[in-house]
Amino acid sequence: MIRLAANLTMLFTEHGFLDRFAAAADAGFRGVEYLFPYDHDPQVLASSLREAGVEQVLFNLPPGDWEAGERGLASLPGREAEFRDAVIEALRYAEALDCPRVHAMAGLLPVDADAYTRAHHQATYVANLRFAAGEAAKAGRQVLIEPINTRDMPGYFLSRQAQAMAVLEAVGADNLRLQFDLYHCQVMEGDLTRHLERQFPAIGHIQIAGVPQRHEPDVGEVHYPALLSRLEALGYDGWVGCEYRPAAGTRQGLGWGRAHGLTTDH
Ligand SMILES: O=C(O)C(=O)[C@@H](O)CO
Ligand SMILES: [Mg+2]
Repeated sequence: MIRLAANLTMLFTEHGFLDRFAAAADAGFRGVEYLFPYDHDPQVLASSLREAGVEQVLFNLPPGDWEAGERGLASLPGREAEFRDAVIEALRYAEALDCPRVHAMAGLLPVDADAYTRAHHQATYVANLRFAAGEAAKAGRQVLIEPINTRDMPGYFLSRQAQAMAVLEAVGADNLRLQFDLYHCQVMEGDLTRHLERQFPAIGHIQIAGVPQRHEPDVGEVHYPALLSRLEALGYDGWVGCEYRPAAGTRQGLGWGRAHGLTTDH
C-alpha cells in the first residue's frame, strides 16, 4: 500500500505553518515533509506532529543562505565547516522529530564553471556526503541526495539520475540513498518506469507532482496510476511525498489520492 506524505512547504498553505500538520492529518495523510524546520523550536514541531498524529518523514539540511539564492552546501568547496555544522543541526532536529531521513542539497555550480571547477565540486560533494552518512549512521538515520531539474533551479549541481547513482557508488554508504523525485526526472530525462526499476534498490524516498506545471499528480503528462502500481509491485515500503503546488485549493485537488486514503470530504 502506497503511503502518501504531504509536503507542508507546498500543500495546505491556506493555513499557517503549524496548522498544516492537522490539516494534512484531516485530509488523510499519515506523514509530512517540508523543506526546513529551523525557524521553529524542535519541541514545538514535535508537539504539532504528536497532536496531529502524523509522522515526520523528511526535511532538508540547512541550505546556506536561501534568501540570497543558495541551494545547499554539500558540493561547495570552501564551505565544508558550514556543511558539517548543517549535518549536526539537521541530526539534532531529526532526533527531536523522530525523522528517519534528511536531504542534503548539493548547491549550485558557478555559471562559468569549467571542468576543473566541476571536478572540485564533485570531490567536495563525495567527501562531504561521506561525513554526513557517517554522522547519520551513528544516529540511525539516512541521508538523501536528489537530482533537481535545472529549469526550476538553474546551475544545480546534481541534475541527472546517473550522476546521483555514481555519487552513491563513490561514497559507498548504505545509509546514503536516492531521493527520487519523478517530477524532476520527467523534466530532465523521462523514461520514469525504467529509472524507477533500475534505481529501486538505491531509493530512500519518492516525490511526485504533475509535469510540467508542478500541480496535482493527475494534471499533466505523467500517468501516475501506472507508476504507483509499479512501485507497489516492486515492493516499495517507503513514503511518497506529495510535493506539488495545488492548482486551486489543496483540499479541492486531492481527488487523485482517494484510492490511497486521501479525502476531499468535510
Ligand atoms: O525541490 C525539491 O524537489 C525538493 O525536494 C526539495 O527538497 C529541494 O528544494
Ligand atoms: Mg523533490
